[in-house]
Amino acid sequence: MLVIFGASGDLTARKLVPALYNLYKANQLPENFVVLGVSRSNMTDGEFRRKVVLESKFLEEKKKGESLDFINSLAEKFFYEDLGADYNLEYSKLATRISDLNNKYRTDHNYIFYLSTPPSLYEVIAKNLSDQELNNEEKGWKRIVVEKPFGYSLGTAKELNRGLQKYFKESQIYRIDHYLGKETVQNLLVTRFSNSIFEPLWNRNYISHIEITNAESGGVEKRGGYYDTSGALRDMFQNHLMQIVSLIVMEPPIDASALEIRNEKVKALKSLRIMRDEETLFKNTIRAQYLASEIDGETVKGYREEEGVNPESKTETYAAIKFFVDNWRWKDVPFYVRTAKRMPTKVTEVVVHFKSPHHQVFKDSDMGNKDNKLIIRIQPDEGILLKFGVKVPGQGFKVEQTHLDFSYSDLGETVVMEAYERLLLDAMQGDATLYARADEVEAAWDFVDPILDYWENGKDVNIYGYSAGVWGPSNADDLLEGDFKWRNPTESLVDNPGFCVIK
Ligand SMILES: NC(=O)C1=CN([C@@H]2O[C@H](COP(=O)(O)OP(=O)(O)OC[C@H]3O[C@@H](n4cnc5c(N)ncnc54)[C@H](OP(=O)(O)O)[C@@H]3O)[C@@H](O)[C@H]2O)C=CC1
Ligand SMILES: O=C1O[C@H](COP(=O)(O)O)[C@@H](O)[C@H](O)[C@H]1O
Repeated sequence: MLVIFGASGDLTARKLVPALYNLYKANQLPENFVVLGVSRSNMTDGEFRRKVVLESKFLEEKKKGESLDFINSLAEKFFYEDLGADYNLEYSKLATRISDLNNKYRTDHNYIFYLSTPPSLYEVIAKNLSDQELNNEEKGWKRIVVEKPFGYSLGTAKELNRGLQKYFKESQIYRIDHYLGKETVQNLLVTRFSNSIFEPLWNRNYISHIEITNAESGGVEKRGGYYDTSGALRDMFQNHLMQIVSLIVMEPPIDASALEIRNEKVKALKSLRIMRDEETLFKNTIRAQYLASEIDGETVKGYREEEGVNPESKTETYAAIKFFVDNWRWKDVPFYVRTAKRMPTKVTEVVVHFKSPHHQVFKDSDMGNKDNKLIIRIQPDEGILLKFGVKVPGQGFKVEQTHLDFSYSDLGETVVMEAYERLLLDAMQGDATLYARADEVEAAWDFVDPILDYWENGKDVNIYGYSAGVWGPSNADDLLEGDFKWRNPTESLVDNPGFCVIK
């Protein structure tokens, strides 16, 4: 049984129920599977079914061409219970409802509690479940899934971990990071550790630097209130991008078990060089905010004009960080990671830049910025591309770049699961490999916390402006070493006018 707390909310409607719909359609849900939605709103089972399944605008497209019997058969698996005003009451009523559904649908006392509420409620809910012995695994397994943000800082993340661990064992806690559910993120592991051609080169001897770009063309949409208390570093970098970094940095695990993979990821995160003094933080971090702009003839609001955002906000919608990894493999290799909203396009990619050959044989050939690159496209156009030099036909030895590539679209009919489908299925099967462990989350916060502290409390820390629709402030180039430039995954829609400091 899947018990969703916060079942009247946006995430349930937009992500969880569509994922369950797809799993049901693909016959991946157990016969006895049921969902119990829980929140403060007063609703009957029928009203809940109508809201999240039958009349859901998020399922509209998927349901096209589907028989009504099929849709009803899914809706009948959904039930609802309200929990009173502050999620702190009526848990005995909830326990009785869970027990009744368990008896009726023979769910073997196997329960997932999915917390899709504000994080301030996580510990309260865990405690109440424990008071009702709903964490007890004597009969059936009990798992608790928690959504991001996992903490607001290192201190609050630790508090949250300790709070949950008072009532559930670590092995019962599943911290979701939807980037880990993405096929292409998992493929980072497979590309590295199932090929003998990449891993021998995956180190400081052959790699000059690593570049990661996570760009969104959208702004903060309707989440201005939340985003203004968060910013790009907390919203994307601390979790999703640190997960990607850990998969690039980690050593080969002994096997593909949750234990071994997560052990290596923690080690990787712990080896990131933490930046503590203001001079280092000044040189290696850039934050910025999007400004009003015109894109394709349409006026786009600046961040400070967005609903729910403080008109004097200093929250960053762009973050670029340069850092190093202090271990044998990565010594002196710079990592450049940027994430932002209101970029020219939506794209997430990792670029592994290889060093130039140490002796240039073809001296007359202008190799310029043509060193070997491995580009791992996480989204969209998911795939991998390897750039290398070939001889231009004709006299002499002129070298040009060409590439070998793989695109997931080449797989034709093969269905690539959405992140939430994969993660829900893994939680049901008790596989925590793609969920973040407590020490992983804390190690990521260890690295991010001093940057946030510097941005929020440092002396005279600038926040730059960039026009919505460009690749961020031009002074993000100041982070870069040598003649390297940020890779431009597409052409800009508008010219970047440079940057300005926002007061
Ligand atoms: N939406 C998204 O795209 C994403 C969301 N998340 C995370 O998922 C969780 C849920 O997000 P989302 O669905 O967007 O949130 P919503 O604000 O839409 O609501 C979540 C639920 O929590 C309940 N709720 C809201 N405020 C309170 C409160 N003060 N006290 C008690 N209950 C409350 C609401 O129920 P009711 O009012 O009926 O009681 C609602 O069912 C959050 O932790 C969020 O950070 C993570 C990634 C993406
Ligand atoms: O967690 C979040 O992720 C989305 C981006 O997710 P993607 O799968 O579309 O890349 C981001 O828009 C949101 O601000 C953040 O909270």
